[in-house]
Amino acid sequence: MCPNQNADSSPPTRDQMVPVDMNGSTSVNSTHTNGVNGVNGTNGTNGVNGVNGNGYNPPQQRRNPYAPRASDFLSNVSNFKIIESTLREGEQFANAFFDTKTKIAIAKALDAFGVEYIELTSPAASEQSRTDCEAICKLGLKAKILTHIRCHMDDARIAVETGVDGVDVVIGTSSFLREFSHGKDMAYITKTAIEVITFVKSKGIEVRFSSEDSFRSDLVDLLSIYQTVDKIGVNRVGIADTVGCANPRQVYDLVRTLRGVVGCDIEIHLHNDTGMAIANAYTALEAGATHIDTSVLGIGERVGITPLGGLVACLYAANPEYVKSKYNLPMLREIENLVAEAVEVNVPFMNPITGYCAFTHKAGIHAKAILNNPSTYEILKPEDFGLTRYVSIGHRLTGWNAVKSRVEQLGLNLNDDEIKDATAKIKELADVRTQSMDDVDSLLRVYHSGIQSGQLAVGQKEALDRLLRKHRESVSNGEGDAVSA
Ligand SMILES: CC(=O)SCCNC(=O)CCNC(=O)[C@H](O)C(C)(C)COP(=O)(O)OP(=O)(O)OC[C@H]1O[C@@H](n2cnc3c(N)ncnc32)[C@H](O)[C@@H]1OP(=O)(O)O
Ligand SMILES: O=C(O)CCC(=O)C(=O)O
Ligand SMILES: [Zn+2]
Repeated sequence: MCPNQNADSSPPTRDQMVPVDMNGSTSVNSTHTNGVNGVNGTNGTNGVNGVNGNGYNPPQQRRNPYAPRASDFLSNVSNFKIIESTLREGEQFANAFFDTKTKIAIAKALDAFGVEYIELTSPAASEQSRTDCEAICKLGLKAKILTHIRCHMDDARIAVETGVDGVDVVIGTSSFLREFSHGKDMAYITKTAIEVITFVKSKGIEVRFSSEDSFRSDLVDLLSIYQTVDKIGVNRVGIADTVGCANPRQVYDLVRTLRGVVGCDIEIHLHNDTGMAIANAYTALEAGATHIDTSVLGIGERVGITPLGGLVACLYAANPEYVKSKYNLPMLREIENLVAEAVEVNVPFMNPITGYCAFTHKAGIHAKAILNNPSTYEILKPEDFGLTRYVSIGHRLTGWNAVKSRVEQLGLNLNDDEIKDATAKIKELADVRTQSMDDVDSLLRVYHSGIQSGQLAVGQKEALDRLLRKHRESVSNGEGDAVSA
């Protein structure tokens, strides 16, 4: 079983994995013993690729080639703020019902994680929404508290009385929404936006103006309203891919164009209908956006928005030190479990960082390299997220290097030829069914005792089968595991 899994949400698995510690050494039963392949994952001096000197830059010391470059003068990939909207957009997820206690627990967890802003549902939505908003404002969190309202004075008047640090104002600007949602033209939208922004500003709190469905709105309409609100001192303008239709190129173009038109901050809100939300968020930062909307596990309307964990993974890959300095990364798993439980879903198996076996390596080629230097097949370091890496051994894709590391953990004395011979047997058995860690360990011990007692030599397949059969019989007769000591 892979202990990085959420015990509540993980599918059942067979125990076939070995944890590997930060230094690349494998360990037995969570007790980190020394693996002979234990290679420092950062300086790589002992790694198989660890060639130093003569101008040769060892691979493990190379920077991520996609990390921001000095030439990306607009890029905010290493200078951004997160507007965490689990308690607003996330409440729009079909399964979400957050009672006051749950909202407070989520707000506190997000604050402890270190998000800069927490966005709450409009206090105009219901009486409970209003009182919950007030309660969260009174918690005294480090994160700034925002609430999200329609571009309407009625909503604005209620919002500014709740004690929030800022108000996020939104109104649809696409022809779809102008015709079928609120029915207002751009002149009316602009006039109301000015009125609402001026009012919120007069209360001395932050105000953001956002155009809903920005990517299906007319560019001239968009730029002209953003320019107008920028001139009257809005703190941020927001772009929203409300239907998740945008691709990274379109995001880059719109954000970069807007960056040339307004002086205020730029927020972006990205739906994930076509799976682009994380890539689009990253691209928005490259183009000069300053604030990114997220929700835990990406929950929101339909398939939701940019997930907090996925965004953090992506930005950590670009600049680990910056992301580590801003956020309490080991808390991510706890927050995801908290929200997953609250909305009665599982953490997805392919979730970045916290997904089932996100740090488990299986194929023999991968296992060998990982044991030498984890950076060979990992762009994220599990230890930075309070998690552990594993090497899975008991399957047909295994290799002798992975088996050797297990032999050493078990303290068995086998040479390379013997380990290769034992590996061939593991593969043969795993062709029939996956072998648990216990299965692998028993086989290795039987093999070892056969060699020690002289009953077995390399290549004696029948002798090995006989010893294994004898071992299985003694275990099933209740005589205990003769070779386990
Ligand atoms: C893309 C997004 O996710 S935007 C955020 C969505 N968030 C929410 O909807 C918050 C939860 N919503 C609610 O509780 C309710 O919809 C309320 C309280 C906001 C409004 O409820 P109701 O008055 O019953 O109106 P209803 O929900 O049926 O329709 C929305 C109304 O807002 C108007 N409207 C829609 N968007 C906007 C906007 N951005 N700015 C101003 N008015 C708007 C619509 O024209 C409609 O007005 P109408 O009453 O004259 O027909
Ligand atoms: O306020 C915003 O910027 C976004 C509103 C929203 O949820 C959306 O457009 O999908
Ligand atoms: Zn949204």
